[in-house]
Amino acid sequence: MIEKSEKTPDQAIAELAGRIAPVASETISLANASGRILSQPIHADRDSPAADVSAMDGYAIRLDDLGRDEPLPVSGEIAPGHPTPDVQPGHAMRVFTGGIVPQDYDLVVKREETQESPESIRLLPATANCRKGENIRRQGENASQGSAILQAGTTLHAGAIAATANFGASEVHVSRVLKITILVTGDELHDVDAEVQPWQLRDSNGPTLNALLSGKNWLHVRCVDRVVDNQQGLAERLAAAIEDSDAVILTGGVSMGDYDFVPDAIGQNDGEVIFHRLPIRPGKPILGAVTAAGKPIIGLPGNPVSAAVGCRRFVLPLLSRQAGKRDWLPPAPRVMLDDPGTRTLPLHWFRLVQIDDQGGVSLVPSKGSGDLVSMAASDGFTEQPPNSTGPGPWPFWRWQD
Ligand SMILES: Nc1nc2c(c(=O)[nH]1)N[C@H]1C(S)=C(S)[C@@H](COP(=O)(O)OP(=O)(O)OC[C@H]3O[C@@H](n4cnc5c(N)ncnc54)[C@H](O)[C@@H]3O)O[C@H]1N2
Ligand code: MOO
Repeated sequence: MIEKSEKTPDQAIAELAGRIAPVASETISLANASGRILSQPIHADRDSPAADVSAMDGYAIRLDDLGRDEPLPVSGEIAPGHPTPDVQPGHAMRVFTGGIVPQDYDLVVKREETQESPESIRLLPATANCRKGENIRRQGENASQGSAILQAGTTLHAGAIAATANFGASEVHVSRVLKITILVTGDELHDVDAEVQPWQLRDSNGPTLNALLSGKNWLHVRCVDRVVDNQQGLAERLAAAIEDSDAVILTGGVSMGDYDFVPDAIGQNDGEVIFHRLPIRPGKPILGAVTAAGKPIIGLPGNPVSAAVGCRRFVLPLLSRQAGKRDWLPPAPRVMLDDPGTRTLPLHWFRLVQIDDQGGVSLVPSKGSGDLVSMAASDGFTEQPPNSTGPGPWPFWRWQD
């Protein structure tokens, strides 16, 4: 009998992560780069802003003209997208948000704090507290030319895309999209639309894992296949999956039963087992392996809650790491449980919880790792270390961010 490893979840993840080969990179258009992971940093090609610019629609003036009662003549305007006209001493200049403020001016007053005439303005009392530099965004205050804006490993979210576009990177170097195969094993499994007998089951793990891995542009689930409990058939299907994918995720067949063929199928494919059985509940029989080429193969237990927890807690960070993400295992936010009870376990304990609209976190009553009805009512799970009690704070893993 194989003894369970005493590795913590993080130790098991780190050990397997250290054996995984990151995918290669490719160059793509920024227009197609949303959600992809940078493999090279982005640098500022010029200062941001590129010049002193106005933060408001208004008038550029000199400090000496503040507090002046008589009208201030306006010599011209700085229209967006046009170079600045010549500056005239003793005059204000109309300026629009984002327009360049020439060096001769000290500040910008908002137009609603002036009384405007076609050729001149009067400063209203609201401008009395204005200071030098008021409403001017200084050249380079966001970043100076040549500085690093985004590090390799950053996911190109909307904010990162904004900076990348601003600094002229119309093409970006990103990690190639990870190709994943999901294999669900078990003779009992049938399609979701099947008429099932009491000894049969509709496959829910395939759709669950597919959902947990969906919405990520750096990852593509190329197929979710069912495989029957047959040693040779499973080994062959796994060989093909390893061949045409970067990672293979299996569910079921990883425990002690006579029909649990996953460990042997991984062995037949020269997979090296890094961990098998961890001191966790649910999901204890989880198996993490790696091929000689550095592709992960993760065998998740078949019970629906075990498969989902294992995917969220183990598979997602490992795939993030393989895809080149910098923060591939960010610490989970911590939450306090409303009513934790007094029970303890000598295991790392993942407990289904729901969050109410006040932010309160409560345990979802559950019959165990087969109870997918309780999982349906949960927002994620907390994680508490062996023999711990109390409300926390415990790390909280939300099903989907
Ligand atoms: N003698 C022992 N028996 C078991 C142990 C043990 O330590 N000693 N561990 C138990 C634990 S804990 C778990 S978890 C399960 C995991 O076993 P397997 O990974 O081998 O999973 P299966 O036996 O194939 O399936 C378990 C359960 O889940 C249902 N299942 C499987 N696949 C799906 C799917 N795609 N969709 C929905 N439901 C699925 C399956 O029908 C079973 O009911 O082992 C315990 N046994
Ligand atoms: O560890 Mo199993 O996942 O409890 O049923």
